[in-house]
Amino acid sequence: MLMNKIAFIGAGNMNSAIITGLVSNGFTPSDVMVSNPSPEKREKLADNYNVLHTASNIEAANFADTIVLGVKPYLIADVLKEISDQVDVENKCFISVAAGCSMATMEKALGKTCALIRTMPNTPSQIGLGVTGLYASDKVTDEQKAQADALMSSVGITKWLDKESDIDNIIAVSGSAPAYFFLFMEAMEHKAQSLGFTAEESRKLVQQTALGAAEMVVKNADLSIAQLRENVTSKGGTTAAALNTFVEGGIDTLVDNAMDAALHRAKEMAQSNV
Ligand SMILES: NC(=O)C1=CN([C@@H]2O[C@H](COP(=O)(O)OP(=O)(O)OC[C@H]3O[C@@H](n4cnc5c(N)ncnc54)[C@H](O)[C@@H]3O)[C@@H](O)[C@H]2O)C=CC1
Ligand SMILES: O=C(O)[C@@H]1CCC=N1
Repeated sequence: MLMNKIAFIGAGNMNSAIITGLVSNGFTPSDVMVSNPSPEKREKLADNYNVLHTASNIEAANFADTIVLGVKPYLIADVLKEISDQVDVENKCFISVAAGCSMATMEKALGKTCALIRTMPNTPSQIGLGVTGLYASDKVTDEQKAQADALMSSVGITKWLDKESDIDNIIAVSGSAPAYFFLFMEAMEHKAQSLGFTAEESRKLVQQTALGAAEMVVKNADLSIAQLRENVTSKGGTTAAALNTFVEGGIDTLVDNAMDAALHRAKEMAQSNV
């Protein structure tokens, strides 16, 4: 891999998912430092993956060439101000994973023109099946772009975006989307239990069905998803009865509205994080 040293600011869900994927994929753990104010989560990462850890964002930022910002969006500006005061930020590349915190807000907080990349990963990065959208500022060099791509490619697939606003679109399409599937699977799990399956059986039946369906989409690239659906659906049969219920319940509109809500919320957050 092209990268030298990487700092992860914040040891929460998203950064932990990326660290897990990165180290599992062979990246040298002693080249990774994670900072978090409270010790529990960073100690767990250190115990599990042998990465370095610290309570100090400054120590982590000074350690690395690439700094991944994985704190809540409203904290990004504070963290950047803190780092900017004590670190040679013009020689670093910052990669934010935050939803709803614009490049302009980050630049203002740094007070200098720095190499900034906004990304939108998702939690399946933890098992190497992530999707990450990336958008780079003008200051980012081709080498830094290649490094960011190598980082996020080590945990899944990447998609470079031409416009910053596409980051909001990709939040709706993939960043938030694992939760849409989890919600659907939860509803199925509950129903399976009400039909008499144990909790364990229900989970197993639902997870294997979801896995099988996703794998069929992946393995049948020549077939549309609609075709795969039709292949399950015998005319007048059980699947048709179930699907009609979804259609009558307005599933298309519901999904459309849900994804618009994610998009709208990302824009709203960006306004409040100015
Ligand atoms: N969870 C997800 O599926 C995704 C999250 N994101 C983005 O990732 C970012 C983090 O989200 P999560 O990991 O879900 O949140 P989280 O709450 O799990 O993690 C945030 C971590 O930052 C730490 N922290 C708080 N203040 C800090 C400071 N001043 N310096 C260093 N660390 C500090 C917290 O202790 C916590 O461990 C957010 O900006 C979110 O928009 C992006 C894509 C997907
Ligand atoms: O819910 C959120 O705001 C973050 C961004 C995408 C997934 N989780």
